[in-house]
Amino acid sequence: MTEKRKKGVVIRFGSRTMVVADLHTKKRYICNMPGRFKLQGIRPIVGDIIEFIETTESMGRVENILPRRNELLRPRIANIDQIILVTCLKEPTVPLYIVDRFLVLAEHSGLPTVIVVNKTDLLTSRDPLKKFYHIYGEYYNILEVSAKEGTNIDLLKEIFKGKVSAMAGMSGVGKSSLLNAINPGLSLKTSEISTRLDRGKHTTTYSELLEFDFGGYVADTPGFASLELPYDMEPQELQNFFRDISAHKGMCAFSNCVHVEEPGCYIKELVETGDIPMSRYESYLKMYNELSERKKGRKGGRR
Ligand SMILES: Nc1nc2c(ncn2[C@@H]2O[C@H](COP(=O)(O)OP(=O)(O)OP(=O)(O)O)[C@@H](O)[C@H]2O)c(=O)[nH]1
Ligand SMILES: [Zn+2]
Repeated sequence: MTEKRKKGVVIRFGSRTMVVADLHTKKRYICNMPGRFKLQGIRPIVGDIIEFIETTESMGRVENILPRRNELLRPRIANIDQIILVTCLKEPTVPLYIVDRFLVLAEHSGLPTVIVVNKTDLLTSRDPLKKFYHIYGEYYNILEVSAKEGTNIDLLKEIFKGKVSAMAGMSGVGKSSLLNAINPGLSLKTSEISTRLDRGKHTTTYSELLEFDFGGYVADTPGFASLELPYDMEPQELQNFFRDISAHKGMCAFSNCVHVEEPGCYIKELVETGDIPMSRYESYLKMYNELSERKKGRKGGRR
């Protein structure tokens, strides 16, 4: 027997099979999973790295699922390298509160995040961009682009290259337009595979990884679509997901300060001096209150 194990990444699921791309050759295989995995409750997800054995020219059998480095929920994807948060300062003017909420979720996922400001062609002056850099530039990498005019699309390509990314951002900010600008025809290629795999059966709701011609993958569905704060997030830990607040950990008079109404709060001082932007602090308070209310509601419910 010359069966040799190959390593691949799970690209998408069919009704009973999955499409796996060989890590080295990028060749695609339709893989089956032995029943014993199901019996053990082992279920691979998109992004999983698996070991498989080639059974025919285009088919394979899953032998092993490697441990996940991380796992993103909604959409459920394993082994993501980075989050690309797309936003706009015009058409739509994405509220800063929404940007902050996406950032909290990105921080909670523990993944590196790049902020991409799209539709810069619509701006008549640099003022809104300057304001944006002032708020986020110290703690995040920001790339200003225009899918329409092709501005900095080469730089965006470099960011995606060779990595597994999830895009996030409000509807209409141009996520699909940007993907098509860096890799024309990206979405077309996938529908081809979908029809071949599903053969008219019920379409799955799993997301899928799209492969760039220049190397790398991106999830086809936006991350954090519901914008819901994680179920297990406690009000007092929210500050850990604001880089500009957690950077000053331990500076308040009380070590357990949540920066709301405690005396000797260093964070509130920084807000007053403008070192922490007011919009960021307001977002923090709003989410803090939401988490507190949620907690109260849960306690009440248990009585
Ligand atoms: N002026 C301008 N318009 C753009 C740009 N990028 C995208 N658009 C337009 O913005 C609209 C929304 O773009 P999409 O790419 O569909 O946005 P999306 O983020 O994928 O939206 P959802 O699929 O709803 O999440 C479309 O009409 C695009 O033509 C840009 O750089 N400049
Ligand atoms: Zn404080």
